[in-house]
Amino acid sequence: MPATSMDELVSLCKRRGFIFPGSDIYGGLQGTYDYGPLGIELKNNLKAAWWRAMVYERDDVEGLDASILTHRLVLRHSGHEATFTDPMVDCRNCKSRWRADQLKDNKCEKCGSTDLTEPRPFNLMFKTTVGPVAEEGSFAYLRPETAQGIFTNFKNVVDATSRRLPFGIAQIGKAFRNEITPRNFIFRVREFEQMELEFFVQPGTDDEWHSQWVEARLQWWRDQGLLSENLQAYHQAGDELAHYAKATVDILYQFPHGLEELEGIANRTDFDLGSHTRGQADLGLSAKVEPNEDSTAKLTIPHPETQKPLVPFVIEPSAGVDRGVLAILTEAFTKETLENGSERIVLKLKPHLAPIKVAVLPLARNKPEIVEKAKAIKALLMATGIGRIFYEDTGNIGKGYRRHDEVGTPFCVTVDFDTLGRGDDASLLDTVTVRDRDTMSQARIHINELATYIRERLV
Ligand SMILES: Nc1ncnc2c1ncn2[C@@H]1O[C@H](COP(=O)(O)OP(=O)(O)OP(=O)(O)O)[C@@H](O)[C@H]1O
Repeated sequence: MPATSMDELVSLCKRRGFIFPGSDIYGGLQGTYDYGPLGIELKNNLKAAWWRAMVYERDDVEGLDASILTHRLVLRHSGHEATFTDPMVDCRNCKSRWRADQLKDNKCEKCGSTDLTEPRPFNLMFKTTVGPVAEEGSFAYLRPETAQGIFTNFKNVVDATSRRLPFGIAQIGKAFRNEITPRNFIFRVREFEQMELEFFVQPGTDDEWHSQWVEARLQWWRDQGLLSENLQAYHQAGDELAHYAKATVDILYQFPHGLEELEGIANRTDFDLGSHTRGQADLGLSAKVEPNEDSTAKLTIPHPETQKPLVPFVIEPSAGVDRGVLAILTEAFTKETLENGSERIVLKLKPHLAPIKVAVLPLARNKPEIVEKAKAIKALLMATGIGRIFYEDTGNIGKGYRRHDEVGTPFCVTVDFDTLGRGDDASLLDTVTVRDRDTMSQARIHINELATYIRERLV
């Protein structure tokens, strides 16, 4: 059974070094979290799986890494300056501030008062000063989403790669939003990462591509270990849609705090490229866009049939890395009662996501031959390139197993006297014990077969 309480996850994450509160030793900075030694591995593995599925396994997607600091005009013409807001209310009683659409029963969550101000729009973008002189006009925004960097590089990528429709540009990176009320651990934070794809298509084929991407993204999340019964595709109703979207499907996940958005997949028509292009009037745009006298680039591509310049439609699957990490931890967290009545906590992560792939444990840390052999086995497994191999020489095998269960290490390899040919059974020379995280079963494997044995089971 997955985790049902956020507290259990928060506690495991801190105890074992996955995730810590940001600026912790100075009292914390609300809405920020730091990824620790194991959290960074899990997060990197999740991002690598996304990149593999989006870029390497396809022939129609290119990658990009645009800058976080963004020119004001980009976010003016994207519409963010005017409309990237949440409705904010103040509690007149205790002076706290809330996001109006998240308040249950229109009551202050802190003091219970219903004496609240009228909601007013609060822009979520962070500004920062660029250069040595702080004056009006010398500021830039920290991007609130990675997508705009893709749109502003559309012409660069097309010119550099000669891509034709349909094709996509993928990007993983940080985004910043000054959320009014960050909450629920890493679910809603002020600094987070997104994995976004902008997939450009010929108008008329957009509905079909939209459905295909919804299916592909749901399947990808299942491939990361999320169960179908905890995932839901929610089709936004007409009055919920953003003004630029023709259709949006949210992938919801059953987080410990409720069924909430993990990823959004929107059909954004030609709104984005249409907003950023020069020469809007001649391009037959279907979206209603604000005039743009600032852009220097014509963001078109030849129509696949007529070859006339066309502003393509875009389908955008946009996923949160941090929400992905939280969903995966929720799903993997398992509490088991063993036959002897003791409790075992095990993170049943898919092996490709596990922060540590194999732990190598010498039975005794004060026996040089065993230590040497264990280190050689670590080196042998490292050479296969399967990821992080952890040399664990605390000397207590039982405790080592428990620790690795809790952090999701799929295999523990124990090196003992039998490995050296010094046990009762001489035929065990050069064999090790491989313990499986989920079944706790143990197999005796020859060192020559170890890398293959583990690699076959790490998929
Ligand atoms: N404050 C945040 N903290 C963590 N992840 C976020 C945050 N805001 C957005 N994301 C992630 O980025 C993805 C795409 O962003 P999008 O703008 O569609 O979110 P959103 O619809 O504004 O989210 P919400 O309605 O929950 O505020 C979301 O599905 C989510 O996974």
